[in-house]
Amino acid sequence: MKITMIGTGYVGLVSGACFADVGNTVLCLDVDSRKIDMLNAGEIPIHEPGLDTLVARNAAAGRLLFTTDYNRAVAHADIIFLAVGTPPDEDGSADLRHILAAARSIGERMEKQLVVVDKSTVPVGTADSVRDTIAAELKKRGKNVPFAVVSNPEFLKEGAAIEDFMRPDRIVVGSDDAHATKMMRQLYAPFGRNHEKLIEMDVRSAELTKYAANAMLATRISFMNELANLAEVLGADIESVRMGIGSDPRIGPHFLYAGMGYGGSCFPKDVKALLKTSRDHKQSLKLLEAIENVNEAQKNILFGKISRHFGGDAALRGKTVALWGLSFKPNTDDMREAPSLVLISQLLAAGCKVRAYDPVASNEARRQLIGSLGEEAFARDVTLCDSAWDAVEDADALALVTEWKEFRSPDFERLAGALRGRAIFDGRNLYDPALVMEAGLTYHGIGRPGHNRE
Ligand SMILES: NC(=O)c1ccc[n+]([C@@H]2O[C@H](COP(=O)([O-])OP(=O)(O)OC[C@H]3O[C@@H](n4cnc5c(N)ncnc54)[C@H](O)[C@@H]3O)[C@@H](O)[C@H]2O)c1
Ligand SMILES: O=c1ccn([C@@H]2O[C@H](COP(=O)(O)OP(=O)(O)O[C@H]3O[C@H](CO)[C@@H](O)[C@H](O)[C@H]3O)[C@@H](O)[C@H]2O)c(=O)[nH]1
Repeated sequence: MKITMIGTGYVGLVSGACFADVGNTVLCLDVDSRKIDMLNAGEIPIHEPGLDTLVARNAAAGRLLFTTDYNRAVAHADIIFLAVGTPPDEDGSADLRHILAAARSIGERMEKQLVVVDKSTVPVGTADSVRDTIAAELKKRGKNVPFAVVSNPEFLKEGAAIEDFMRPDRIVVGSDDAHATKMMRQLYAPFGRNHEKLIEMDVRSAELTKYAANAMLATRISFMNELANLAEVLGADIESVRMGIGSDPRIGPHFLYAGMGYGGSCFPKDVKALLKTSRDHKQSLKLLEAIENVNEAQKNILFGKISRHFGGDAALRGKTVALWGLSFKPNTDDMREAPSLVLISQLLAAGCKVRAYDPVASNEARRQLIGSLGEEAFARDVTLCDSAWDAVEDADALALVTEWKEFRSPDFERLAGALRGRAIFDGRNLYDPALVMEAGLTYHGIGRPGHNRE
């Protein structure tokens, strides 16, 4: 099939490359010419494991193409995917500016029958707005071209995006058009060869399914974070509790990890957007409100522990804290809503210096931190280091923020020698407290008391 992917970010580029890999001809369009220039020069604008080889293979075969030219992109396709960003607006609602701009760009140009597929995460009712927007443009041009708008939300996780796309748990297709549904079934057939994964439903249910999935996952995380804080005062260990409950198949082991609160480009914004939708329809979601509040509080948890360890905020002035990990999760350079940004701003406000190391996110972190702090404060207070050991040089304490593989098994004796304050703050419960303490360090985890009595 001939596919156009509008928006060539984390979702658009991965989806486009995967569709090309099974034999489709995919033209990826973005309004960001820097991204398209990079891709045309064989460079990948984001870090996603395996994406470079996948893109290179399909670009070389002529199945994966990149453009900024909407005329070419609309003329190319039988199916056009919308994979543009839907960032949060000031009131928490999903900002549909990019979606509707893309819909207008299609309506301004389409000459032949098309299926328009919304892959971006959008509030219920957006497919109707996309349909109306395209129809209005066609009307302006005096054209009568048949088209359908389908909802096909994406469930991939960053850092495992290709695997998730190639071997999906499910493919949700919301459609009220038989021709469009048939094309979607054909397009996705290679991704569900062993058993049927496509779940067909109406458009509104598909749009809501995406928010429901993210809200449920966010619920599990906030539940565990809140329980971790209780475990800590009760003298229980949340890691034992996690294993104890996760082995029940009705609960399952995934998404039960206590930590520094969920971040990233999806959970925070999608929870906010669903809450806004519920408020707009006077159907409040009290549970989800609590989930968001718990998450906001959890982002402060590590700073609170660091402050208490050193004797209060005032005692932090002049201290240096090393951070291992900056990205919101491992295997990505994505810094959107990363808990590291909250911790850094709290440490700097208390008069600390920060030395941070991340295997891939340093450039993106530098860009964001300069944006929020300004060049001068960034240069004065933050050092982005070339290695994990460089970061702990001259530091008083270490905060483990992102559970990258290379941080899993450090030499704790060496850390004990390097850290003046001899303390590790483990924001991901990555370490065995006994091993850390054997090396003469104080261990502070999330919901792991007994190991962190000062
Ligand atoms: N990142 C994820 O893991 C993930 C997973 C599932 C769903 N989603 C959803 O998918 C959507 C895209 O997310 P993302 O992380 O890929 O975003 P992104 O910011 O990485 O990419 C979006 C791209 O769209 C481009 N764009 C904006 N307006 C455009 C226009 N009018 N025409 C063409 N291109 C335009 C931007 O330049 C950008 O490159 C969002 O709705 C998000 O919630 C994201
Ligand atoms: O047990 C857990 C699991 C995750 N997290 C945190 O939750 C956030 C999100 O993690 P994850 O879900 O792995 O990453 P995303 O790439 O944001 O993927 C989520 O958001 C995407 C965008 O909507 C969806 O497509 C995916 O299905 C959904 O998992 C991160 O800050 C994690 O550290 C925890 O704190 N504890």
